[in-house]
Amino acid sequence: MKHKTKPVIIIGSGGHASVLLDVLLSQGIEVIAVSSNESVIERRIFSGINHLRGNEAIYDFSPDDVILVNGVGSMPNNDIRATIHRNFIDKGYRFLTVIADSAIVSEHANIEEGCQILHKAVVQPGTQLSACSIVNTAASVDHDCHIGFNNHIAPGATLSGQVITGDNVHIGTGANIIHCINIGQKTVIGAGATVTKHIEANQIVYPAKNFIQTRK
Ligand SMILES: CC(=O)SCCNC(=O)CCNC(=O)[C@H](O)C(C)(C)COP(=O)(O)OP(=O)(O)OC[C@H]1O[C@@H](n2cnc3c(N)ncnc32)[C@H](O)[C@@H]1OP(=O)(O)O
Repeated sequence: MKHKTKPVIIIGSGGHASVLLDVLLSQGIEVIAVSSNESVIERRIFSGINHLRGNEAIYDFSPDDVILVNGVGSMPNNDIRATIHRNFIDKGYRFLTVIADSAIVSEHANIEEGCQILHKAVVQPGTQLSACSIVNTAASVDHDCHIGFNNHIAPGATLSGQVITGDNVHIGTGANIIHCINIGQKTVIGAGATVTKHIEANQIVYPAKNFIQTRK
């Protein structure tokens, strides 16, 4: 499907940026530059795209003429992605919300600026996804969830209905959260963990070891 938007500058040249670029190119969106302190030649997908060496160079473009995509991935204990979002919003720039064509996003979900919903992800009705959050490949966020600012729902994670998360929460790859659970800000749910109780802020939840009982 073709999408219409201002020309894009993508910030970052790592794996997450490459996935976003792939989505943008498949949607016929014009990407005029990638901004990165690193060399971009390691990833073939960036070849032919103008390389800005660092985010200062973005200021040469007026916020009226371009829209940004935050290609910096989000991992526990790393707030670079959130800082980039806030800095550029403060300077009048806007972030594109990126939704892969294969994602299923309810018209009755509220998706804030700069969210990224990648291939095969699902966002159900009544859900609020706050700015700068990622619903990564094949993750699902069910009905009536409220997801805070700069959350990362990693690949294959499942949030059942009415889950509420604070800001800067990371739900690890393949984790499962049952319905009506609250998760405090900056908490990390480890890959593969199953969460059945509310979790306070600033916690790390590790997956449980197998609970084994002899059959009667
Ligand atoms: C497209 C993308 O790639 S997006 C990226 C998605 N990635 C994620 O979601 C990663 C989420 N992070 C995790 O799950 C992490 O392992 C955390 C945050 C739970 C724990 O990290 P740390 O505290 O640094 O734990 P650390 O790596 O030191 O591991 C300690 C031990 O626990 C084990 N362990 C840690 N996390 C897990 C896990 N999720 N499942 C099973 N075992 C685990 C480690 O193997 C290690 O075991 P060992 O002592 O026998 O070697």
